[in-house]
Amino acid sequence: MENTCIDSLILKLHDVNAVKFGEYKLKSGMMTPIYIDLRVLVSYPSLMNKLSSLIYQLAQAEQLKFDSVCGVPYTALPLATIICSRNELPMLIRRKEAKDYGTKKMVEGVTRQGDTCLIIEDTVTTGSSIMETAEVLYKEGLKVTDAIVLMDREQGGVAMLGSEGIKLHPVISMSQLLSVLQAAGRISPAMAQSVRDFILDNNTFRPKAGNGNLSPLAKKTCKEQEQVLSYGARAKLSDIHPLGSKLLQIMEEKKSNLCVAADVTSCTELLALADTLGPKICLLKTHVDILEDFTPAFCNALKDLADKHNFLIFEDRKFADIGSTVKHQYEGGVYRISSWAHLVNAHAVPGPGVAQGLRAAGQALGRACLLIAQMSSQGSLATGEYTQSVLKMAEEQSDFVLGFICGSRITQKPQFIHMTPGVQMQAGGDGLGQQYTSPEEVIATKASDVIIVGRGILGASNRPEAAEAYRKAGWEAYVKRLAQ
Ligand SMILES: O=c1ccn([C@@H]2O[C@H](COP(=O)(O)O)[C@@H](O)[C@H]2O)c(=O)[nH]1
Repeated sequence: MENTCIDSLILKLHDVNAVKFGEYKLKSGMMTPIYIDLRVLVSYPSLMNKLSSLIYQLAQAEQLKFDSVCGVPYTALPLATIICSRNELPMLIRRKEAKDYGTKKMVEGVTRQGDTCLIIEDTVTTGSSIMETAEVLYKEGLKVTDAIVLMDREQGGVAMLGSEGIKLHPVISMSQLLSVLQAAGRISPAMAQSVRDFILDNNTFRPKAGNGNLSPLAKKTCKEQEQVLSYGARAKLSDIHPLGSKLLQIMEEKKSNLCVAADVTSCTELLALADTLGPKICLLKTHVDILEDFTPAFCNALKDLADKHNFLIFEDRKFADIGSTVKHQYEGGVYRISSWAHLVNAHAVPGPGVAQGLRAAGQALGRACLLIAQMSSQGSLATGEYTQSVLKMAEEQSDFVLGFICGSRITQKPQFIHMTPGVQMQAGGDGLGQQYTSPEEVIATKASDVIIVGRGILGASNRPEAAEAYRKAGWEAYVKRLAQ
C-alpha cells in the first residue's frame, strides 16, 4: 500500500471533517482533543470506495484467511458491504439487538460452525466494540482471528485485542495521521504534540495478571495452549472427572481417539464387532434400543469385552425428560443402562434437572454423562445461544458432566471432552439429514477430541481395516493439532 495514497486520503478525511480537533467525549467517557468521525463517509461515496479498497488491500497484503466479513455496526457496515460486494465475499451482519419476531438471530447471513470471520471496524480506541462483535460471532460458533481497522487511535486497542487472540491490522495510525496533517500545515506542531502526549498518557489497556483474572474471552487466548495439552496431560488434571481421566488415559495408551458407533441390530453382531474392533477404539457407542434380540446377558458379555480390550461403553440414549423420569429410564426398565454403560448422553432441553436425574442414579456407580451441545444433522436447532447454555449447564454440573457431543470444540476448558459424530473420510451426507466431516477436519481444525464413526466402518467390506484407517486418521490429526 503506497504511503502517498494514504497521505492524500488522510488530507481528504480532514477536508470532510472526519478528523476534528477540540474537546470531545469518547464512548468510554474519556475526553479527547481529537475526534475521528467516520460516520460522515456515507456522504462521500468516492472516498468511501477508496478507503474500502485500502482495507481490502491490507487484508490481501497480510494474507488473511477468512470465510466471511463482518463490519462492526454501524459505521463500518457500509465499508464491509462495499468490500464484500466488490470482491464477492460472503458478508455477515451483526445485529445490535435481536428482533422480537421471526428468527431472533443476532447475526444475519449464513454461518457455519468453525468458519473464520474477518471483522472490519472504522476506528479503534480500546478495541471493545470489536470484542463485542467477536463475542456475538463466537456464540454462532465462528472464529475471529483478525480484524482490520481504518483508524487506530493507538490507545491500547491492538494490545487488548491481541490479549484476546485477535490480531488487529490498522490501515492508518494516529501517529501517521498527525504527521501528515502537521506536514501539510493543517495543524501546528504544538497541536500535534499535545495530541501525541494525550495518546501516550491515555493508554486504555492494562494487562491482567494471571490466567485466573482473564475474562472468558481472554481465556480463549489460552486456547492454543489448552488445545495442545496432550490427552495424557489432560488425564492428570486435578479437576477432571475420574471417568474422563480414564478415557483420556485409554486414548493415550491405545493411540486412539476413535469411537465406533455400533449401530447394528443383533447382539451377536454387536459383540463380534466389539471383539474385533476393540483393540482399535477408546469407546464403543451403542443404541441398545435397536437390538432385536436384547437379553440382560448381552450387557455382561459387552462389559467383559470392554475390560478385555480396554475401552469404555457409551450408550447413546439421548435422555430428554424431567429428572425423575430419566432416573427411571437410566437405571430401570428392560435395559438397566446405568448397570453397564460407563457413559450416557442427554439433551439439555429439559434444563439442569435432566443431568441431576442421571446423577442421582449414576454417580454412585462412577458413571458420567455428556450433554448434546450440537448435532451433526442438517438444520439442527442446537446452535448459537443454545450451545452456550449447554456449556453453562455442564460447567455447573461438572461433577457428573464430563463433556459434549458437538461439531467442534465449544470450550477451552481442558477437563471437558468433546466428541463428534457425523464423521467419514469423505465429506457428504446420507440423504436423511446426516452430514459428514473428515477426521482431519474434526480433530485438527475443529479441535474436537473424539471421532464417532458408524457407517464409515460398518459399511466397509473389511471393518477392522476401515477401523484402523479411521484410528490412524484421527490420531494423525491429533498429533498435527499438538504440533500446531
Ligand atoms: O448429532 C449426532 C448425535 C449422534 N449421532 C449418532 O452417531 C452415529 C453416527 O453414525 P454414522 O453412521 O457415522 O452416520 C449414529 O449412531 C447417530 O445416532 C449423530 O450422528 N449425530
